[in-house]
Amino acid sequence: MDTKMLDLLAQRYDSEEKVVTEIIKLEAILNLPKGTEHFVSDLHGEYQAFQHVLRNGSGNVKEKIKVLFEEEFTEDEITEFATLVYYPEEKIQLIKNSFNNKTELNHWYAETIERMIRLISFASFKYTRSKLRKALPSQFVYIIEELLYKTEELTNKKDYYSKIVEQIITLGQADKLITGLAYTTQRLVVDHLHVVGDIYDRGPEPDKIMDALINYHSVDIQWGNHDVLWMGAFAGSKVCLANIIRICARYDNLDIIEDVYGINLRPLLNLAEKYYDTNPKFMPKSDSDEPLPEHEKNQISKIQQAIAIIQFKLEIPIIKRRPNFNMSERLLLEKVDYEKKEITIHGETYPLENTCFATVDPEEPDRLLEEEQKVIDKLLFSVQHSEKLARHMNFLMKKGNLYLKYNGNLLIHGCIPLEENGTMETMEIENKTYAGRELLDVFERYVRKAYANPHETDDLATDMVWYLWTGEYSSLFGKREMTTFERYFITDKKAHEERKNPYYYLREDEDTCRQILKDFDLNPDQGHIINGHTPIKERSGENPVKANGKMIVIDGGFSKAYQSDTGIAGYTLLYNSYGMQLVAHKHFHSKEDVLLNGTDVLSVKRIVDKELVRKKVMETNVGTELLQEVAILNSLMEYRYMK
Ligand SMILES: O=P(O)(O)OC[C@H]1O[C@](O)(COP(=O)(O)O)[C@@H](O)[C@@H]1O
Ligand SMILES: [Mn+2]
Repeated sequence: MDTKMLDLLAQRYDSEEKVVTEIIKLEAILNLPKGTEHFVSDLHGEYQAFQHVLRNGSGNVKEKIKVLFEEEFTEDEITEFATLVYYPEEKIQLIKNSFNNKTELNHWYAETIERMIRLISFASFKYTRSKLRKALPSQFVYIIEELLYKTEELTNKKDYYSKIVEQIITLGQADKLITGLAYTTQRLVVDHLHVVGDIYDRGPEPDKIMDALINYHSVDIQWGNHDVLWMGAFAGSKVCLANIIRICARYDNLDIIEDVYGINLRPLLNLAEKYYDTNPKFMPKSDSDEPLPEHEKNQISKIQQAIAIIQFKLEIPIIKRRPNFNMSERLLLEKVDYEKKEITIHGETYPLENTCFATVDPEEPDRLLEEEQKVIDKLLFSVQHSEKLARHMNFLMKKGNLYLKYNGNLLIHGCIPLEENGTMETMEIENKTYAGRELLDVFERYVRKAYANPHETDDLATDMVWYLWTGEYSSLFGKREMTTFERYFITDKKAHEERKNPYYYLREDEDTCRQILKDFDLNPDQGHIINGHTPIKERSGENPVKANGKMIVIDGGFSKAYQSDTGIAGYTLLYNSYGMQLVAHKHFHSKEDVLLNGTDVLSVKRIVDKELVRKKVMETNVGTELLQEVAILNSLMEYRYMK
């Protein structure tokens, strides 16, 4: 290291003791067991279900309670205490209402505080004191530390302890303290969260998920195809924008656009009312208990038609200006025979039903009416000026990537496009050919470029974001074509099929997975590929662990729309110092159900991998960084203080 840098560093570590202390601190951390990583994916706007998984740490909270209180608690008491940790505010209220007098309540407070302190002490076992301190509720740090580090044996200490607790109760602080301790526990059981894509679409509250992630202590995101669709819209892609609005209309989620992100839908509604009738194929899907009033359904169906047609029109010029996308088969509005009301796709002719082509000129099917043009331009303007959306999209850019290498594993939402024979599929972009990791790196560069230039709406970078949503070599889509048009207008199910990339059967094969890990410079003996994107059909016996354990698919199936296919509410993954565990979650009904009935049915655990020796921080990504810091500090020590 050059001496200038060391001189600079010496300003921060201006005494021998400071350097020594830091080295010792880092060495100690390196030798601690690795923190727990938590993997979730395909959240699809299901904020409540996601919150539950976050709060229970995929079963980790209950696991800790079980181990610690095994001898003292019954099953019911374990559940009761776990619920208190998950939803402290609500649970405290319920418990308080169940007591007849203050003495009983105070007794409960004292007992609960003592148990919570024990739990925190247990859950923070593998952390340094300073890390634990950061996780404590700030207003109670001093008090909690006193309680944590008391020595039980000394009788006078015991009195001291009881006195503190008594004071907390008398001063009316018990609720707040217990609540704070519960949140600390949640935070301690998971050190780092990975979201393997698809936060947006289908479910009602993606914005709340984004806010929760922004406030989370440590997180990274691997973009999903639905996330890049939103990023694309914000980055200036009108066709991505048409898609997100169409999907929101389809799932009866237009309030996300209007109320949450403040985008005015009035112009679109006017257009929809003028040109469209109700149409059974465009009725919103809704899973809410209250059925939508008829007139509202009709209105949404018109909006969905209006924006779908804008989408199909906007696709045409992109496909034409990007021959490398190889999508000419998707020039659908040009292929329609408007007189006969039929279409020929891949050599097969189908009749068209439920059509809504009032604004389509058969001579120039890609031409937007002036009104349509105005609508989409206005929408783009308000999308790009939504402060809240900007905050959420910036976070996706800051914490997100197309893929991530982390502690030896490869995290990716969709796939690595493969040929039938297992070699990587190539794509030509600007006269160069890319495959595998290089292709993904190029894709990501374009996403970042598009995002950096939101006023460019038709350049290659912006078109490429849409390609990631729907193109055959997209690592996020992983299918040959997206049959949205066919599903609206053709009855024959054969036309709806979306053929998957060979990756999706080749990933069952260990050698293929090893090859991919190698392509990403990862050790195939130790690494795993972690995927989201395709719901695992547990019901039909599909195994989420594939390729002799090299491949783990954790599509949570949080999305209610898919739970009848999967049979469960999905998987999450935990990776602690002892190895990896896959957790299967049952359907999540509601927070109220958990609170009142203790329904917290998750966790059929399958051990994916078991470390023979407990893994230490030293062997992790963070460890590598710390080791570099230690090396630098050692150089400083020699240069400055050991002459
Ligand atoms: O179920 P919907 O809303 O019709 O959406 C279906 C579309 O969603 C996709 O499955 C992509 O979404 P996923 O990433 O959740 O799979 C497309 O392949 C398909 O065309
Ligand atoms: Mn997906």
